[in-house]
Amino acid sequence: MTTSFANLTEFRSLLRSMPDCDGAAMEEARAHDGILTKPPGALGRLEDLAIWYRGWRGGARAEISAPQIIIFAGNHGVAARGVSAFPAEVTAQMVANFQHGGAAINQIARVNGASLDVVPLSLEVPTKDFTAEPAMDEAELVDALRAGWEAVDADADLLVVGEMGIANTTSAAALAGALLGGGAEFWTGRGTGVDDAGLTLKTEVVTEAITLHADKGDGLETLRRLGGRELAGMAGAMARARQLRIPVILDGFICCAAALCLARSAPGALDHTVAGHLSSESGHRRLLEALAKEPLLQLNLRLGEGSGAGLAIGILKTALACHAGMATFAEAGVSDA
Ligand SMILES: O=C(O)c1ccc[n+]([C@@H]2O[C@H](COP(=O)([O-])O)[C@@H](O)[C@H]2O)c1
Ligand SMILES: Cc1cc2nc[nH]c2cc1C
Repeated sequence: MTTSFANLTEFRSLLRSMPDCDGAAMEEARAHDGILTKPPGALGRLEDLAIWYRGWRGGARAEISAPQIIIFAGNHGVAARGVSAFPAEVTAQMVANFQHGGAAINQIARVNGASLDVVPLSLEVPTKDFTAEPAMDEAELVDALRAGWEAVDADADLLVVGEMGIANTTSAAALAGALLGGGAEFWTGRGTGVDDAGLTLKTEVVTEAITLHADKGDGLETLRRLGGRELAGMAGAMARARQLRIPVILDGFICCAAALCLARSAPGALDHTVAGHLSSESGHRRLLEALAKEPLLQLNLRLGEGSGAGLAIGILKTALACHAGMATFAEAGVSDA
């Protein structure tokens, strides 16, 4: 199996040759679900999740025992336009906090039995301000995609990708606007909590970015122009997970914008992913609709760092535990319908 790529052409061709889920394994899982001690369908989406997961991991009835969370961090030139409620140095400060165990995601990872890797991406070199020029050159994009690709643990059986990057909701809004249309107002939200004047300024910045970079290429070219290193890292990790047949839980608005770039470069590229939650960032609902993903949780989170997806690990673990561990009607001596 190809384990990496040297340039964007090679990455694009890897995206086009990804494995699909195993239809026979899904059918076997569906049949097993049908004889478990519950009325048919009574476990709702847990049943669909277990069947979908088995389609990616194969036919055995193993549980989820090795979930991995990876947080990618990047800095954005557009932060200098004053689009965030927080200063850019918070990105590196929060990376240190993740490394010392002090962030929300450290607790979410621990409670849900997940490993946590933190991948800071050239924090001392912010991407270019994309209202003036493309955020990254091709080499920078490929380096960040590759960092994501290489961060995935081949032994993981579930992956959460999260991010940290002051100003990255501006990047995500610009990506969504450039790839999906609808205008800056449709996609721009308050991020870390800008006030009304901040929201007006941020919307203007997103308009400038969309005007300069929309309709200039596919999802990956748009990622190069309007993304950031942490978004590219997430995209690279999602692609590697697909190659390894590791199911992925998507996080909030920024994670889904990175996912959108992959989907726009390779149809079906998100088939191995499920939406962990609906963020309270205003554009996230629309972005999930565009991706045709139904979120598992809605807890009014707007934190990022993989938090909503990390919480959803518990739902997937439970779905697989029920699928693997429940008795059948015959085993339990329960009369079926
Ligand atoms: O995941 C989300 O939906 C989400 C929504 C709002 C903010 N964030 C986090 O806040 C940061 C970006 O917010 P901002 O205002 O600096 O663009 C970044 O570190 C994200 O992880 C994340
Ligand atoms: C403190 C803080 C923590 C975060 N975690 C993810 N994004 C963040 C943004 C801020 C500002």
